[in-house]
Amino acid sequence: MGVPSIRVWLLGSITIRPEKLSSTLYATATSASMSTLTPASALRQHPTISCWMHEPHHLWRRNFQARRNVVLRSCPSYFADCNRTGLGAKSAAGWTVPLELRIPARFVISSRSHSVLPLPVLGPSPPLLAPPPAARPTSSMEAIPETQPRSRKNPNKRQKQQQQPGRRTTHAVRPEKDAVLFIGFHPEELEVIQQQMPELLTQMEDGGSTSVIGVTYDMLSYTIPEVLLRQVSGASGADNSYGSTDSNGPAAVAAGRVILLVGPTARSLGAQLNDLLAEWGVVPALIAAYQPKHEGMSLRRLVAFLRDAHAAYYGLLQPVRVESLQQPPLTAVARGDERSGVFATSSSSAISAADAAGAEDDGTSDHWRVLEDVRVVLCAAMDAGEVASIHGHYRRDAGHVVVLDGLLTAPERRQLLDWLTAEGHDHGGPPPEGKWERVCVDHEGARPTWGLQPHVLQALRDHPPPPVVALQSRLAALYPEYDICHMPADQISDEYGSGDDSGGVDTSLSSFVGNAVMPGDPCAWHTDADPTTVPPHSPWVHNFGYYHNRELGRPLFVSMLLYLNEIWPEDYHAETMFLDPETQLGLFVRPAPGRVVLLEQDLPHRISAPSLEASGPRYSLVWKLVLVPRPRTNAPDPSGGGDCGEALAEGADGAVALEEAIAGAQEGGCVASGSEFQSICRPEWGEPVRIGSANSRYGIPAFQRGKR
Ligand SMILES: O=C(O)CCC(=O)C(=O)O
Ligand SMILES: [Fe+2]
Repeated sequence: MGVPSIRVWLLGSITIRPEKLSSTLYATATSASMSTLTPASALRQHPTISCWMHEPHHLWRRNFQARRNVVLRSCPSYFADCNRTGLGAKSAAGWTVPLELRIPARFVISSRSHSVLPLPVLGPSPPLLAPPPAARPTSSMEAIPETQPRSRKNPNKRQKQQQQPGRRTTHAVRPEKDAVLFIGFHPEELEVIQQQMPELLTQMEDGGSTSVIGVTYDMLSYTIPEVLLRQVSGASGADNSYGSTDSNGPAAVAAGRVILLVGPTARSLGAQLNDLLAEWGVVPALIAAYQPKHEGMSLRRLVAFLRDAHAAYYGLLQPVRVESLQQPPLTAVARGDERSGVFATSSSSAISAADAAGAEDDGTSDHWRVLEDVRVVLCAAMDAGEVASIHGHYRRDAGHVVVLDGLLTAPERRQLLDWLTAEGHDHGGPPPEGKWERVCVDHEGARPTWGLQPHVLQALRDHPPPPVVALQSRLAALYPEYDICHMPADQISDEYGSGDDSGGVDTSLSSFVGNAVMPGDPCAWHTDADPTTVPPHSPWVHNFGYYHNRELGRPLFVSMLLYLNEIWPEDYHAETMFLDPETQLGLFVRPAPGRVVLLEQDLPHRISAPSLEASGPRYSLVWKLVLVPRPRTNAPDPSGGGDCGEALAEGADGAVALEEAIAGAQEGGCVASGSEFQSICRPEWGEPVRIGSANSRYGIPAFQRGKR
């Protein structure tokens, strides 16, 4: 296939920010082996390999077909993109390419496993092919396990929804010949596919009679038989023809990108199709085989249904554990009123209502009372620019930081610090070695700092202690228009599908990170994660595609940072710093006991090491989250909190249309009206403080003649 067989890969991504001085275009290496190479040495070793770059609409596709070698200059250190992990030396280096080159930095793409929709999750019919090896799905259509979706709270609901008949067509026909339907692809992508597919098909037995159909936006209300009928009746031409791309607006792209294989010849393509797409410069997508039971579904519904089944199977949306908050009668909210019945618990490890009644004594407290005392102490926008939107235009963009005081009570913070260390642990010394190890790095080769061990990280997610559930519940109440999910670290790690999983709890990324930074520890600028740099073979990319963080209707990558120390005097330093790369200035947040910082994960930030005055480490716990916009129909009463898992299951009936999610966000008030993007800054908190490039008047001439 012309794809280098070496196992490293480099994902390029293009960011065009005309308003920025530097970050106009950058490529990020996320492979461990690749990141040990400097750009120059990488090119020396692989001089003929060009880089695959993507951006949501492939506006630069023509560029990267040019296959020229690239001159890369070192990236400013804040683009040394690395996930500060709890587990070892996973890191990445990033390099910028000057805008004027507009070069298709085509590096290395290894043939990695691509995810294929596990068909049996779609219904009770027998699997088409054999179940996969136990470990990880592979790219092959053989990888079709007979399992039900995992990580769902209410599997029964899903089954019920699967049995819904869906829309019936009056002229339903069983497809009689093979077809490959590309649904939700951009016209430019379809153009590439149109060039490449016929050649591929002619090499296959019966391939010549396989239709290749680009499904346009206006066809989303059709069923598959209807689409095929149009083909047969010549409505849109002969075999290997496409629907008109004129009407294939960005909305079709936004609905989700799915490749549907109809018939055995088409299905036999499934194993290689995503690798081929990557080679052609088209972002891989979710691949599924057509089954008779899909016959009556509109394509819009089918796409949503398949995406949901795929997300469920790969555990892409893992809801954080929350307690459901029931709005108390107003009188009960008032300070001093009776507190019983204020919230109900939904998990065994959650704080019980009875506990809440004696909140101050036992380290727990009732959520409503706590929420009413939460204060927004900062809501800031920075790192602004213009980015390509999946909706077909360039949009304004900025990264955000929010600081909240009071989201966790002092007893809860204490309880959590004890849980993460040990009761009675001497915080003047290093963290206890039974739970912590020196593993955290901000960039390849850095001296590791203290991080939590894998079993503790796993326990935080799977068996969270009460303060963690409490904090998650209150966060969910603050953002009711979103389902708060753990970042699916396994699926977006560049280890995904590599087959070198060492088993057990070991993952290269994790959904939590614990930090215990000591005086003198190295701390570097980094970003936590970015939806534009997820590996192309990841099921996440197949389902959600590439998009810039904050894209309306797409999951928002957010980190939640909690400071844990009991006391942290001013001269201990160790502030968290946030950078506006364009203006080279920023802001810092001082650690304060129980303070919570929310940040959008693509915003450059770093810890600063504690001063020599600090006797022990500065403890912080970081949640890596994705905030998934709820479709309008699922948005709960904002005052009532919500049950995340329930809402996700609701979405399984295919109603998860992008438009619904956007409408839900706008109706629920989490996106300011007229805003081109979503963010962690809630409109009711007022205008964010604008730092650096986010300030529309930054850089104005200081001397303005005649204005005195
Ligand atoms: O503890 C802090 O100040 C920030 C930690 C951080 O950036 C991380 O763990 O990714
Ligand atoms: Fe970070």
